[in-house]
Amino acid sequence: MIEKGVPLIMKNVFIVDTTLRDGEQTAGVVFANEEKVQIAKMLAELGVYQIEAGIPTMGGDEKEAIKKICSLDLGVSVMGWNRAVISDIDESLDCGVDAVAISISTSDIHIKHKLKKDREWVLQSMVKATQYAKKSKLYVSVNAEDASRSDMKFLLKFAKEAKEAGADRLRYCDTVGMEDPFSIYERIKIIIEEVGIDVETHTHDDFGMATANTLAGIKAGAKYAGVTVNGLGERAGNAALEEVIMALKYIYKLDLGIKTEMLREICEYVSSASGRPLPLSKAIVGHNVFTHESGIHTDGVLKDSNTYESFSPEEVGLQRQILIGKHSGKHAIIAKFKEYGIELTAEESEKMLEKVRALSVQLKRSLFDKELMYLYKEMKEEKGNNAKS
Ligand SMILES: CC(=O)SCCNC(=O)CCNC(=O)[C@H](O)C(C)(C)COP(=O)(O)OP(=O)(O)OC[C@H]1O[C@@H](n2cnc3c(N)ncnc32)[C@H](O)[C@@H]1OP(=O)(O)O
Ligand SMILES: O=C(O)CCC(=O)C(=O)O
Repeated sequence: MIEKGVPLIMKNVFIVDTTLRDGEQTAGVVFANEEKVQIAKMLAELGVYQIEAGIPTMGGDEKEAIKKICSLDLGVSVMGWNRAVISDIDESLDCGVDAVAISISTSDIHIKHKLKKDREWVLQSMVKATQYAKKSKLYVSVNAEDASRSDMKFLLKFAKEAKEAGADRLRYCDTVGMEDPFSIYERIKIIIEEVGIDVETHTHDDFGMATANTLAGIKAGAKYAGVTVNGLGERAGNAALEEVIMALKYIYKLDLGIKTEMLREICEYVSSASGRPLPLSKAIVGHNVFTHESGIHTDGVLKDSNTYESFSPEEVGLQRQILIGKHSGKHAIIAKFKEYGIELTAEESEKMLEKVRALSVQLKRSLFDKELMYLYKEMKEEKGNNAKS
């Protein structure tokens, strides 16, 4: 049997949250400055290691919000995002950040068709910007944009030169979400083994694998996980903060000491600030994630919640709910009526189940408390009438 658990290599993982940068890059999403500040406060309280607060070179409100976040001294590292351009870094310095992301594309697709430059120019721009930022005593993440579609030999050269220029880590960007867990594991492993630089995963969800790819990158030795609240971000979004934190805790047995009981609250706040509703079945924080209706599941959960839950709802700020509907069984019905102070006999629970099923099918949904009580009264009346006749 394959043992699950934390490999030695994964002793420490740091959460880098980029809700305020990549999250806000979701087409159509804008946070008000006060919302940016509030999200930063919540992330700091939650216990992330670093907040990528935005893009200082945009100036205006963006810069004001970043400055404000830095001035609050939230006890968390605050990073500004930059192109490999000296004037961008000056804007970051002006905000008072302690860390910068210096981003430049490493794939030939981007170098040729977007930047319209060559590989040599990419290396020189990255080295120049990194050395400049290091002279100002900033923590530097060198970001290889489109790393996943980059020629591996060039990516290794890029990572080596970044390290020599003083970079503290390399952000491995799966910019258009083209990795799978096996490929990202291999590539990050090679970078760490051959260059010996700390790596951050930054994955996109274009094929629905952002969280899985983040976990695979971490398993390969990446120390930093780039995430966003609710998986907000460009196109299909990024790896979701809440998913990565809870998967690390329960699948890899790696507890980062995060205040997970805040997760639902922060996810709700970001959902409302971004105007992107939280799906009912959103992994970890969706309203329905701890809601059970099926008879066998509900019976199991009532006996021991571990049977059908990976962790307790309170741990992420949710509550368990038992719905009564078409798929319910007798145990759930008996338990539900106990909540109303009514003890059903075995025969009554059988009768109620029939009625519940019929009404659920008619209404095409589960039933409200009031409807259950109505059915109960109806059953009692029928029983009384039968006794009389
Ligand atoms: C994959 C990502 O998420 S990267 C982050 C993307 N985020 C954003 O773009 C949001 C914020 N962006 C902005 O406010 C603006 O795009 C700015 C301020 C960064 C730049 O604005 P503008 O000067 O108007 O340029 P514009 O956005 O139209 O074009 C980008 C320019 O930057 C260049 N560029 C793009 N990436 C990089 C990079 N990493 N390093 C250096 N130059 C870059 C492009 O080649 C282009 O240069 P050109 O003018 O010589 O053709
Ligand atoms: O983080 C970076 O620098 C690159 C931008 C990005 O979000 C990405 O490549 O996916």
